[in-house]
Amino acid sequence: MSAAEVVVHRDADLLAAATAARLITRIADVQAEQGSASVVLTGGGTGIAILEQVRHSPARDAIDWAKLDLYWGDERFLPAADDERNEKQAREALLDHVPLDPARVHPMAPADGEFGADPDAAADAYARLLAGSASDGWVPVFDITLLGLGGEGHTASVFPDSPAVHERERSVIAVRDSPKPPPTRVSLTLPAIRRSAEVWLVTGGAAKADAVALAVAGAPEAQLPVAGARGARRTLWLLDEAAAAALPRTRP
Ligand SMILES: O=C1O[C@H](COP(=O)(O)O)[C@@H](O)[C@H](O)[C@H]1O
Repeated sequence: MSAAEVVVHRDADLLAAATAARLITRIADVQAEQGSASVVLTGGGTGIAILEQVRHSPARDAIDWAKLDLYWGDERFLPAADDERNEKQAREALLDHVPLDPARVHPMAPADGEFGADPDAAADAYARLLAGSASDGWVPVFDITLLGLGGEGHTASVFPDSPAVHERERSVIAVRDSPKPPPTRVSLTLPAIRRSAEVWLVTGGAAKADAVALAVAGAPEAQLPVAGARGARRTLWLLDEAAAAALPRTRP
């Protein structure tokens, strides 16, 4: 697994704009190298702000949108039309505004979808979908996985000291009793996240500072799940100054 790299931007707006620029460039590079690219999207304030910045970027069509596979790291298990759905927010921020191939956009099922109100069935279906595009029959090697985090150390919907953080076999799990609303969610597991070539952990704000510093220092993932989110080739922390405030200073 890769060692953590940290890049700090002045504030939340610059963090979102710079990450959008980085994302466009990396996707274009991967497409030039291998024809297509895969990205795992995150919800949350920073994750959606990045997508809005991509939408407004004059460089956005450096991406070949028809050759991009999109997945989600987690989803709030709510009806499809609920404004809190990560998928709905991502579509409004970017996905509805670019010429994606709909067959390559892979949302997690909503609570009023084909699996009804059964999050385990939705999680199992997503695991099957991932397995179907994986060279190892389990999880694809995602080119870039975007993740946010909570101040208590959750990432995707893997919360501290929850059953999800101890999952080693399944790639996707249902989460009940999430401490952050809504209580029912579907999430990639940490071993599935670690199939990614690159994991980008993107967050801003002072409320995240302690979790960031502990994770970068290598805290145990059972207590701080975000510490277990690492890419096989690269683990990149993209922060604003407030979120980086508790990191040890290495520069004058
Ligand atoms: O609920 C969620 O929250 C986290 C972090 O969100 P933020 O607004 O504090 O940045 C996000 O990573 C996750 O995808 C989402 O479901």
